[in-house]
Amino acid sequence: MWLHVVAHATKAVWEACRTHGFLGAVNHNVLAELSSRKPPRRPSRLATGCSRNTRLPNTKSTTMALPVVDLAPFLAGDDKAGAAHATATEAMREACRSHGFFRAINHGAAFFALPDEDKAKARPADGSEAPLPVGYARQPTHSADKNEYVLAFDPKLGFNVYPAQPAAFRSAVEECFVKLTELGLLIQEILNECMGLTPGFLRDFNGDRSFDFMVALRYFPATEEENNGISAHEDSNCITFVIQDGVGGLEVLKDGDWVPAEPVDWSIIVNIGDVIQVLSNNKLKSATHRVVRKPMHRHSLAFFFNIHGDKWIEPLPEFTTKVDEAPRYRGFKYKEYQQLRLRNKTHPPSRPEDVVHITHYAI
Ligand SMILES: O=C(O)CCC(=O)C(=O)O
Ligand SMILES: [Fe+2]
Repeated sequence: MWLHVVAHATKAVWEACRTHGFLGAVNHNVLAELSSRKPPRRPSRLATGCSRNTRLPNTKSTTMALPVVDLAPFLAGDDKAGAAHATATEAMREACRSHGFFRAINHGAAFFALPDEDKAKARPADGSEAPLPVGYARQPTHSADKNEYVLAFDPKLGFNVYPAQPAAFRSAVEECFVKLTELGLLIQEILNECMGLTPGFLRDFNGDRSFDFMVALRYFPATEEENNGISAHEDSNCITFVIQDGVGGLEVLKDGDWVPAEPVDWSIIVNIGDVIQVLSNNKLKSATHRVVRKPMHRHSLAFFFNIHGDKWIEPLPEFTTKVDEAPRYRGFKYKEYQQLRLRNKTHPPSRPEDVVHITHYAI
């Protein structure tokens, strides 16, 4: 299964980001290259799917047709001015989201099945200078979010702490990181075009990859009382990729409805984060999404194509002075925002209005 991003890519990306903040990418090559090149079988659809989700309100029970973007023209090295690129870019403007499934996730599953004391060994030594805590963690008990995860930065930076088991965990992370970084650079190029920016602008503006990180997640089974996996949020970074197993539970808020991003083999969900929303002065949308837990464990892998913490983020002139529009955000240093967002997780405020979102910088 390939993203239909390329031929319709630029326009599709633009529309998808503008209207949904989510898009699905096909033809990205990444999953085929990462796995042993055979798609795993998708678990059969669970009878307890959306209809069971009564504890969190408003899940739309039908699947919404979402824009799909085929990246093939961008990967094939076709003529950049060609029709295929234009169509793909168009598709990406339209695009929304899709879902992924891949074998490397199974390494994560094997890790999470270990006893807690073994998982706890995958923790960094004190004094790590990583922008966020690496290694294994579980959401604090007072958090509404119910999951555990392993967080990793670019392996080349030397911050990561890998579990001893399963043995292939480290190589899976290393391989994923390289491939998903390449995909991030590609999507960023298309976004650059979608946004009508000078060619290569985003590549130069966001040329340091040391804040990108990846999180392998396991969500605990829902209970009779509650089923929140990750509360509704927007991602703070630039572009996020999610690869999920067949359990489902990721949902996107669209026009007031929670739309399930149902698992589709061999696809990756792409969503736009707050940095792009700010740079575009709200022309592109950072999608609100959440994870609703199902009766069984769910595994996913999220890759956050980010921006360096020292970068100053504010609406670009192309979306303000040059078009005579007032900026909707005041500028901020990215790492200040990332720290505030981290605090939301480590010290979850009891009042929802105290949770920091990008609106913190809204004018
Ligand atoms: O697990 C998922 O499907 C999404 C995770 C997510 O939204 C996040 O980590 O920000
Ligand atoms: Fe997210």
